[in-house]
Amino acid sequence: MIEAVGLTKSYGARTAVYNLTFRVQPGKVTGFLGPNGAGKSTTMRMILGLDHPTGGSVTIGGYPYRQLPNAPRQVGALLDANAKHGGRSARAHLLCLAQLSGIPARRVDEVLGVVGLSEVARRRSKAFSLGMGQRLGIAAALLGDPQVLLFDEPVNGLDPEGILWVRNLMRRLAAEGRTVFVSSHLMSEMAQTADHLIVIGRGQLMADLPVRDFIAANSTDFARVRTPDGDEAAREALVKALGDAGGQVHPEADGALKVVGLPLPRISDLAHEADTRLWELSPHQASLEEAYMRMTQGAVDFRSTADQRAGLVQQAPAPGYAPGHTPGYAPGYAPPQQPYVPPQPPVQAQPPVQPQAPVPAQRAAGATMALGVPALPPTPPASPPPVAAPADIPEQPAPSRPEDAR
Ligand SMILES: Nc1ncnc2c1ncn2[C@@H]1O[C@H](COP(=O)(O)OP(=O)(O)OP(=O)(O)O)[C@@H](O)[C@H]1O
Repeated sequence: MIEAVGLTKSYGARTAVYNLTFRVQPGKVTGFLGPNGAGKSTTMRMILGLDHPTGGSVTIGGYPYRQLPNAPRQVGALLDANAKHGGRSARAHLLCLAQLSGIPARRVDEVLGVVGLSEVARRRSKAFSLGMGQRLGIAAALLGDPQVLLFDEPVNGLDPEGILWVRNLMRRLAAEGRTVFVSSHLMSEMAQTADHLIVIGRGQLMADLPVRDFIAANSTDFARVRTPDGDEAAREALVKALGDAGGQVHPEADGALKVVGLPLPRISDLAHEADTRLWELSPHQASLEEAYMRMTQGAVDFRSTADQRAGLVQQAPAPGYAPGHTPGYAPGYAPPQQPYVPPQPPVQAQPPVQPQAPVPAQRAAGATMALGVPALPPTPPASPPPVAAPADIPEQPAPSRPEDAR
């Protein structure tokens, strides 16, 4: 088990991780999510003893990494797949690591087989593709047959077959009772791989709960309704009936309607009363991606200015800050109360069917900045401020690559 208590890391005036407390349990795949620059890699480096916490502590099986007896056999990690000597063959690279850790050479051939690199084992790794490099990094993590595994973006650069392989590998490792902690930006992948999620934003814990609970708490089920194509009168009659009954109706790009707030049988009855035929009436649950976007949209540091022009920036939700403590959430946070409506595609975006409440100018202006997540202060405060003012967020240049930000 990995256990962090009050984990904090500052680089000069910049606080990268603040007061993180969580446990990563064995027998599960735990996804580690957060927008770019949220502090995931910093946290993983502290777990592995590569960075010293400014405050708090993190242990593996009760020990700080550097005090773990025979650490390479207990903990395996993929942090940066490029961290290898490109002039060495894959086999030589792994042999070198094995010798440093007292791992027998036959294990090298085993893990090369596990990651599917046996055929190219004698090729220099600098000639490897991105995906092959990832596989080599995963092989290095598996070398000591460890009980605890950390993977930072393991599916980076992998093709669909490779992604499926990583998913199955993670699940298998967890089924064997190991602790598997994996960061990723691929939500669809996380939804299929992880059992549990730890979500951070601007270095602070936002959620720590099972995937299904996370989706349920941060999204709203909705119905898709479709009237016969070209029958505008029927569509309008239905929109009116649904709106009068308290439903929130939003047009979909393909002409269907998304209805929030009304159960399917009620929608069916209302259509019947409005004398409107339906071509579609289907239930939908928001995806992990939608739930994640909803939760973290206030904690995103880097956004393209083109997103704003194209209308891709979502309106900020009701602030996520709430006094008290909601189970599964960091103290001071709560799942959003407003129903989630995913953003419309930018090109085919249509005006809402129902008149929407106007967005206050002040709020609209700050919509790309944190409303739900306190901005990290240069020095940790006694407690997080309830709502971050955009001006509070320390300025930093948008990096072209994540590494540039480190
Ligand atoms: N060595 C360092 N010196 C100064 N600042 C750093 C250093 N390492 C990280 N940071 C800062 O800490 C913050 C968190 O960075 P980190 O790389 O941990 O985020 P991340 O969640 O892993 O991001 P990404 O998803 O883009 O990889 C960033 O603002 C980054 O600029």
